[in-house]
Amino acid sequence: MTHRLGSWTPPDDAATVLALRGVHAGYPGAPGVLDCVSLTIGTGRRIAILGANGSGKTTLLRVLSGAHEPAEGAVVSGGEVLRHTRRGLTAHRQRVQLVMQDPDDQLFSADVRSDIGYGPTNLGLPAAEVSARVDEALAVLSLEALAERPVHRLSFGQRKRVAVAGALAMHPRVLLLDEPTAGLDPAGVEEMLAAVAALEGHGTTVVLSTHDVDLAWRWADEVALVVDHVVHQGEVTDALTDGALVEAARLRPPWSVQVLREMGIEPAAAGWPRTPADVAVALASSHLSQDSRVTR
Ligand SMILES: Nc1ncnc2c1ncn2[C@@H]1O[C@H](COP(=O)(O)OP(=O)(O)OP(=O)(O)O)[C@@H](O)[C@H]1O
Repeated sequence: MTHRLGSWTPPDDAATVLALRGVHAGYPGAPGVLDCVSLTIGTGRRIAILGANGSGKTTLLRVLSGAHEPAEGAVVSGGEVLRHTRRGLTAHRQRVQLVMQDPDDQLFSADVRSDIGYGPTNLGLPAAEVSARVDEALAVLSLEALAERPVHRLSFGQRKRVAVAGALAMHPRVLLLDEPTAGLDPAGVEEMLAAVAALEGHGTTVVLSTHDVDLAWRWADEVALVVDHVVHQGEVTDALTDGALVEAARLRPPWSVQVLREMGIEPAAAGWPRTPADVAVALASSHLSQDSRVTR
């Protein structure tokens, strides 16, 4: 099942870049991970997939990418139902790329440059085009200095950036990132978000999964919460301020929402502050209005 939260309405077909319709998916021994799930990804919308460990986030991303064929239901890509044939999947992977949580599931070439160029080379693109795409991906992910390094001699965070660069070099319409910030230090998280913003500048729609509600709060337009085999899709402000739903998802409200509520301020009335600076402004203006009531 899919529940729409608040006033969220799905985009129309022309604005939908990728969608799931009535998807049932699971595994032998865990058949009902996703139960009649629909999800609509609007072009250019930032969507964060949130849920507890084992709730089905990776399964959802794998279904969207074509890597996991649902038992029932459809993946709709560019207005057409995906066929899980060799031809259908090859076409789909040119539009939709999945970057897995563990970069070691994805990287296998000898060095960074050849790993990033692997996908475009497999597409049969001319060598000059492959080289241009690799250079662009190296620049977007700030990996130029590591281009000739063996992949196995990189740190975890660097390997994660190489995995994203490889997906970027495919010039996808949609990039699916499974826990892109997990295991990164704070500066690494900021670099990853800057790279994501650069991808969006190239017209790529980004969907990411995370446990980090504060990251989702400040980054996402929409949230898809996976709870008890069901997806709840809505604007991030509706989804992450719904206490019962957030608790059912085994999450907690974003830090800024908790602080404002502790101070007796409703986030909506404060303009939905997303960053520490926004929260500071909201608190300061609340103090000012209290002071003016006292002095009157
Ligand atoms: N290959 C598999 N075979 C059998 N069961 C699986 C397989 N992969 C996942 N599962 C089960 O499917 C369910 C959903 O797993 P999934 O990896 O999609 O969750 P998740 O939300 O991404 O978890 P996490 O936050 O821990 O990464 C879990 O109960 C898991 O045990």
